Amino acid sequence: MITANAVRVSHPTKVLTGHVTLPASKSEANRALIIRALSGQDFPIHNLSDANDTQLLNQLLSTPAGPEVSAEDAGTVMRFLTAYYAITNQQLTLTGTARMCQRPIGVLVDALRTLGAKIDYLGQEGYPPLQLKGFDYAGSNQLTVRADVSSQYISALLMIAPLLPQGLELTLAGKIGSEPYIRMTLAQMAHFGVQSVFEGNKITVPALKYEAKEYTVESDWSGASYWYSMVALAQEADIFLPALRADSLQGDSVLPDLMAPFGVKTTFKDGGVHLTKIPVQEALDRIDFSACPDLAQTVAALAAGLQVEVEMTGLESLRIKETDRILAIQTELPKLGATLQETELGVFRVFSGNQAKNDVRIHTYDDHRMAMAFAPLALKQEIIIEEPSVVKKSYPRYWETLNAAGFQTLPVQ
Ligand SMILES: O=C(O)C1=C[C@@H](OP(=O)(O)O)[C@@H](O)[C@H](O)C1
Ligand SMILES: C=C(OP(=O)(O)O)C(=O)O
Repeated sequence: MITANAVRVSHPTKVLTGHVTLPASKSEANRALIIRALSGQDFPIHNLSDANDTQLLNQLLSTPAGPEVSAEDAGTVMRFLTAYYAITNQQLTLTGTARMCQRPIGVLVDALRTLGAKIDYLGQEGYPPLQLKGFDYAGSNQLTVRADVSSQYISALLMIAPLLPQGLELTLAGKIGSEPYIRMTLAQMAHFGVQSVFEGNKITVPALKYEAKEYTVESDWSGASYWYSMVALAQEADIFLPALRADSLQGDSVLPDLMAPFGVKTTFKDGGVHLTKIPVQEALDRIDFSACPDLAQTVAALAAGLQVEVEMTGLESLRIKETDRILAIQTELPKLGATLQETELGVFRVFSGNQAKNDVRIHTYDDHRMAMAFAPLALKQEIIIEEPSVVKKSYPRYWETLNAAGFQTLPVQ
């Protein structure tokens, strides 16, 4: 783990080969952990992620809670625990980092209150910290929630739904964002014996007990995106990423299709993916990130590195993540001679300059994905990444794996 203020990243040969071990998916791991806790039984979860978001949730669920619990900067931990502590009738304060207290949670709190949870806001209405004061079932099994803010509210509600006396009929209102994450939740619930029906905008979850069953977490496709970017930017590349499946539960497994126009060929073989280089397509299609928001920074930085233009939509949820990611990209891309501009409402375009700038120093805004998305540009030019330890949220061994692939990472002030 690099603890320096900043790291100077370069790659002397620009040739990438070898096997790369990815972290396990924190999304899958955190669902398995919540479901195990709700099942009241013990069963092994294999390949549990070493990501801080997962280690934190595991630790919080394996010790008695309270009186104050911090979800730190982990969105899933904050949202899943709000529902978990509510349904298990625990009385405590749930908080997080300063940024977490700016990330909205009102949609989830309103829904839980309708079901019977007693929750107060300790700061600003609609935001953490929360005071959880117990649960008194209100008797209704029908609920409508907005689906266009964060899918994590919906996943949180779905996972507790089988414990409600009559299950839950959840109607999703508005445009459904991050839908693959909702489907991942339902698929994992089904693995543990709770089969739901998702038709149109309505999800019906039966009242049932979760079954104890082993679970193996797949490697993290979001983490794989940085290797796709590196392959696209390298002069030569042949990289193997083990333990990734074509039939993944993760929405970010769209990468093989999404990255082909950027010059990366994916071959599923040997239980993982082999990445090799193909020509970059001249005209790139508009990309909609509403189902895969965590890939947006990777693609924006990559387009700047390849000096291609790309149109990006479905970025709405980026404003309420670890940082305002649209603003962060807009602030950092000009350091590379590129810009991200909103050309019409909700449509963003990366305009790429053709001149490499010297002394590029990327600020990372307490956001792991800013560090991981911009570091691959070291294959084009030396680049300084600030606060490199932010990667611990989802990919603690990121820098180690870069070093193993021939990158040099020198601590700097
Ligand atoms: O449910 C999950 O595991 C996640 C859902 C997504 O968030 P939103 O639903 O807020 O877009 C994603 O960005 C996040 O990294 C993980
Ligand atoms: C948005 C993310 O995480 P979360 O919302 O769970 O904090 C992420 O990992 O990119």
